[in-house]
Amino acid sequence: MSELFRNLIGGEWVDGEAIPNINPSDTNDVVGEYARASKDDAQAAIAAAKAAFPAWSRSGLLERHAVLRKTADEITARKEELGRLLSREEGKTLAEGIGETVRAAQIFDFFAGEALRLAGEILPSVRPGVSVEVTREAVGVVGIITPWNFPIAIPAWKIAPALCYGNTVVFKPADLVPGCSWAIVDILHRAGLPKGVMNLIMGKGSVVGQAMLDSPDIDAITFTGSVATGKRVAAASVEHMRKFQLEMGGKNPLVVLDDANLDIAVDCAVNGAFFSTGQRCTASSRLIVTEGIHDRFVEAVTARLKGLVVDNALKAGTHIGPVVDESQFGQDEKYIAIGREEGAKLAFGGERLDRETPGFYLQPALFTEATNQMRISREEIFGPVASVIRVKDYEEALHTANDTPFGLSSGIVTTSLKHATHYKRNAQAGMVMVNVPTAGVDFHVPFGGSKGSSYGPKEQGRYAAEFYTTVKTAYTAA
Ligand SMILES: NC(=O)C1=CN([C@@H]2O[C@H](COP(=O)(O)OP(=O)(O)OC[C@H]3O[C@@H](n4cnc5c(N)ncnc54)[C@H](OP(=O)(O)O)[C@@H]3O)[C@@H](O)[C@H]2O)C=CC1
Ligand SMILES: O=C(O)CCC(=O)C(=O)O
Repeated sequence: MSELFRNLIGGEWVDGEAIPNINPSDTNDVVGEYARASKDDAQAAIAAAKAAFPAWSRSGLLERHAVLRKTADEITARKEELGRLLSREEGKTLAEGIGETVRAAQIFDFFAGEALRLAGEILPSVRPGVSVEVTREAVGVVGIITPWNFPIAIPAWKIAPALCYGNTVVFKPADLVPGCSWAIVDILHRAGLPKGVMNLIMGKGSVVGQAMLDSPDIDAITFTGSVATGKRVAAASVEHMRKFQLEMGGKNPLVVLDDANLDIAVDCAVNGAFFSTGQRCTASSRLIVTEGIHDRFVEAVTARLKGLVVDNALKAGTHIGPVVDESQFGQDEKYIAIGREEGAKLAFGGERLDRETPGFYLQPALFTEATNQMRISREEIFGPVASVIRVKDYEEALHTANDTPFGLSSGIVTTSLKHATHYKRNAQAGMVMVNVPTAGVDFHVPFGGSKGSSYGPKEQGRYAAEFYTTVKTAYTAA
């Protein structure tokens, strides 16, 4: 019998119903059997995290630093193996899997450093003889709920700051991709975290995720995933008067102006829209192109797409791996059909592909003649599907880019300093990209959106402290 990867509750590995983790590049390949946690397990994990909080929140900074540092070092040392596991369970290419693993290590490394840089402020009071101290304290038990599309980086950028600032954690990864989450929790556990500080409950959102939302003992929840689930997290958090942070969808525009360098425009569009199989909340799903470059741009993007290899994520030479599962594949196909019905022209792709191994292979789909009012331009598809929207000039491009309920990432390709500067100031998004793809962000600076994409403080970098700590102001009369 194969090894069962178990849940970690109060420092003990706990059994559960064995669920196979299936490789989307080869559905005959079982990555491993993972124990599915129950509602009772979720409650036990929350209780363990609550019991561990007083000691961990007062733990020495060197202890926190050492655990985060060791975790970064082990992830780095095992980057090929973990990157392979990531690609095998999620379907992004091996290069992308290893790249994401390195990013996870960099995040742990960054927060290992932050643990030694915790600081407060001492200010004079307006009252003579009184001084004021402003300090940050851990929030308490942090619930972490993650999606399937970044199986190691998103858990890393939530777990590392949570532990760094002295919180204890109950972590529920997406049911589809438990492998990398199990691996990093195992590393953290062996790195010396006290019992109950880090708890892993793999399982269904509707069971263990819901148990987390319903618990009065979780003090803060950080969530990345769909808008629908994000709204549930928000409603439940308001009910319990707890802190929450949401990272949800995007319908990210990439504007291409007449004066753009065509090669850069094509690189940004193809990378941003189709790499990682388009399964990124930062993906450029709307390519907004001015008239003078439109036809050359469409021709060049189509030519580039023809040369891309869609195949098994682990195979050398693959540019685009499979869609994550049958259900997501169905969603992509549904939107391709909707785009055609709405009158957009499918200029390339959109076909299911057969490969040597049975998997969910989709030829990247490029629509042209799309309008910004079509459903394919307004709703998140979350697959390798992008639409080209033709516009007259920069002003119409900016207006179209901002005409969306979302506001995560917004890009422009231009050689005009005037337009680049104007766009940075006027794009309604949390992240603006000039001559770089809308997707693929640094690990040490704030990440997050505006409008319907995000709620609460930004993630990553030093700004993460806003969510994972609470500020205390103390007055002392001498
Ligand atoms: N912004 C982003 O990065 C992402 C956006 N999406 C969007 O969402 C769509 C659907 O993907 P999906 O994975 O189903 O997204 P979900 O929002 O359902 O999943 C995200 C996380 O929330 C959990 N969850 C689900 N229901 C609940 C609940 N009632 N209470 C607490 N947690 C819950 C999931 O658990 P589990 O999966 O284990 O059931 C998963 O861990 C995609 O097609 C895409 O459009 C998806 C992933 C990432
Ligand atoms: O583009 C990136 O690097 C991050 C994207 C992301 O976090 C997401 O898709 O959920």
